[in-house]
Amino acid sequence: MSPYLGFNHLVFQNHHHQICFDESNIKRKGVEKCTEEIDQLPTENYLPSVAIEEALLQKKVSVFSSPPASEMSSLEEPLGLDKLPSLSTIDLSRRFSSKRCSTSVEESGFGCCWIEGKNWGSSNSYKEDLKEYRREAFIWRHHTREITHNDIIWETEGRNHETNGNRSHSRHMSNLQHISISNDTTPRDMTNKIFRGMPKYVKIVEVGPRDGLQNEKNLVPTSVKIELIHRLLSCGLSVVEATSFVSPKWVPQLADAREVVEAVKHLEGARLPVLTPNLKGFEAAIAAGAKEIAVFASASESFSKANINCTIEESLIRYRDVIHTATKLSIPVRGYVSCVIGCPVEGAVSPSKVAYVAKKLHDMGCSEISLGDTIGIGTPGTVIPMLEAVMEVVPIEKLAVHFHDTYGQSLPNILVSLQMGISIVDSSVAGLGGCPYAKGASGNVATEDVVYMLNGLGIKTNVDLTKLLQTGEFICKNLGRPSGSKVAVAAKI
Ligand SMILES: CC(C)(COP(=O)([O-])OP(=O)([O-])OC[C@H]1O[C@@H](n2cnc3c(N)ncnc32)[C@H](O)[C@@H]1OP(=O)([O-])[O-])[C@@H](O)C(=O)NCCC(=O)NCCSC(=O)C[C@@](C)(O)CC(=O)[O-]
Repeated sequence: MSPYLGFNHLVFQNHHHQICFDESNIKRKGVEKCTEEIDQLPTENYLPSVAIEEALLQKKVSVFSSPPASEMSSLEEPLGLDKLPSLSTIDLSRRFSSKRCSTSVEESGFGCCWIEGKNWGSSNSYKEDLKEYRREAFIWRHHTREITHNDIIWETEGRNHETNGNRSHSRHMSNLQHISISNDTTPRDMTNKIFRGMPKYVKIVEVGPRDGLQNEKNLVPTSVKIELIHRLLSCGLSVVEATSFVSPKWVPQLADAREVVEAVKHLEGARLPVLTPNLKGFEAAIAAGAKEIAVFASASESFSKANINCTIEESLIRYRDVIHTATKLSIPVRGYVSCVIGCPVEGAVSPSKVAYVAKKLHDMGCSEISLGDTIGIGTPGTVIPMLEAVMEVVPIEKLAVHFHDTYGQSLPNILVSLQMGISIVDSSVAGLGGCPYAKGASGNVATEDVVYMLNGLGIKTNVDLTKLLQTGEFICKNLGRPSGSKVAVAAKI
């Protein structure tokens, strides 16, 4: 039996609670010694909220074991294109679900690797595991909070109940609350903890006219695109991504980029960036009157080839030229990294690859880096380590998150991003969107839903939700389909 790793913690569990050792604690005690001691303990005893040392001394905890190869974390397996299209495929949803971690100790002896498919105990020694973990893991305490060795994770009492004599499946990481065992356990303290680090203002980057419309089956009239941009700006959105100067053979839906930019370039106070995949696109954008651009690289080699017909390194060379030219003209450049959680071809993408591309774009001079979960498979469990990795190399205030809502995880993903200190969120009115070169990708998170959540959290956006809902209605009417925004649907009822 061996413990499993979650965050920068090692988790132990009995029927009632899970407790968690932080790295320094494990190092001090030695994992083998902990495991040995814990292995001999009775598992049925009630474990009160005590310090880890006390728990060990009281001998009231048991240990999760490692999963067999057949039960490896989703993140260790490639996804494969063939498995993506059907979003109802249960197998696929399980692959990206933390339920994989839920099997009880007695039933199967399974445990799980929660982050990056890391599996403590699977390699030859603890030291090796720790070394490997340190290499891959990025600890967010540098940025947002201090995790002391008094911090533990445990499950809320009563949640982990027994049903008909069977252990409930609720004792996996998603049911855990991260609570300090110090004095701050009152509701108010917990509330403060949840809100700590959240921004007071979030800049929404509306990507509907570009990301939203690039994947439409039918060509949207240029006049509708222009009207959409006008309406979005009148809602109070400060940044509206207008279009892309890409090859019309690749994305025919945006072949009218020049006309769109020429029609909106004089709008007061508006920031209207456009996508440019190369110098040719950049020059066309500037000639049309664009004042801001975005370049888009990928953290996945296969997606890079599918989307822009070159390797990651080739794209970075191209972008270096584009960014260099833009900087000379004082044109701000936003950098996208796509497939930050997974790729439609390669499956899971490691946070270190995302961090690598994000850093390159930042070092080249991008003023903002948007991290795109292009196919929308992320959950907070995968988004957090990805953000940790990127935050190690790019200042947090320059990071934006860009979620597609394929599995309905965008809002929780945005919430954890805010908790980690991100204050720029991309979204698309009415949840329009999807990438033509990412099979299975659905629309972006709806701007209406993001604004609604942020309003509820008391975070300012300067966006008028009523006008936004009307704008969503306008575009949906023109596209002849219902809104992808839950708020828009609810507001109509
Ligand atoms: C990058 C290329 C152009 C390479 O495409 P290529 O075929 O390798 O390019 P090429 O240099 O061999 O040129 C082929 C033809 O395209 C023309 N061309 C070349 N460049 C341009 C240009 N800028 N504008 C207009 N035309 C262009 C060029 O002139 C030539 O025309 P031809 O001689 O055959 O008539 C192509 O692959 C392309 O346009 N790809 C864009 C695909 C795209 O827009 N995908 C969606 C972006 S969404 C995304 O990436 C994700 C994101 C950002 O939303 C974040 C997320 O959701 O995660």
